[in-house]
Amino acid sequence: MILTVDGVEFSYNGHPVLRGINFAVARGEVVSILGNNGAGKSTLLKCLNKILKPQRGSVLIEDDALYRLNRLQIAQRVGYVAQKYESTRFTVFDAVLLGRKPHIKWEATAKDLEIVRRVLKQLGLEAFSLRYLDELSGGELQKVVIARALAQEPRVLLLDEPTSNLDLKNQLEVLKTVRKAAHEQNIAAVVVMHDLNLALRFSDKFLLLKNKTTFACGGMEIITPENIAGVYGVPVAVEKMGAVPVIVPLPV
Ligand SMILES: Nc1ncnc2c1ncn2[C@@H]1O[C@H](COP(=O)(O)OP(=O)(O)OP(=O)(O)O)[C@@H](O)[C@H]1O
Repeated sequence: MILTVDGVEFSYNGHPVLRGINFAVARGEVVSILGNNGAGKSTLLKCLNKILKPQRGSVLIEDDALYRLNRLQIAQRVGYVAQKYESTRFTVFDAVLLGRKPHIKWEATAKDLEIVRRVLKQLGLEAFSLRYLDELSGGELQKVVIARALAQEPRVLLLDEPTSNLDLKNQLEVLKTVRKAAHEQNIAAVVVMHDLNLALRFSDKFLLLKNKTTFACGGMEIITPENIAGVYGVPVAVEKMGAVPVIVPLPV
């Protein structure tokens, strides 16, 4: 396992948000964290990056306790894309190159520049290389922050709603790129998602959060109408479109 979460509990100023969270992610796996607004998904992601420190429980990254690692050690292993981000007066190329910073000793090498070019190409951002971030659309900017995290070549990639600003084509392309990176580079991707059908299409495993704790965790077998209705409070059918499972809310 590349990421092991054991008994994590987190409270904001004494108000519990997460209780007894356990799950593990293997190399090459994409795991979606699903649950209602306010279920604690973003809080959990921040606990996996030491932005927040749980009051109880442990998080192991490749057998090392996350909370004993320093910022640089974490940045060398964990890439994180927050739900909200700001645009700055950087060019797209420089912003993505920043992702290499944890690996750069003195100055960027030919390998660093090559990685940046590759990631820009993967995400269809080559034409924007020299544009400033504050001149991009919301979706273009979202792709740049994801590109920066991919350029970081982390062993664990944490993405908080990575497709929230993207059109359909870009949603599919970004998630395809994330899944490809996970499978080919053997890294773990943990992705907070609201779109259940995108999650179904691109994830190997699912963590369903409800009432501050794990409602269910596992592969496609846990995506049942009962579990989805249990988490979201909406009756659904789970159908198949060819090989792709889809969740359809039922009329109420
Ligand atoms: N900095 C904070 N201080 C206090 N409470 C917070 C803070 N951040 C989040 N919360 C609360 O913690 C709970 C979980 O929030 P979190 O953002 O983790 O949920 P989420 O599942 O990611 O929600 P969404 O799907 O709406 O983004 C919510 O009740 C929220 O109001």
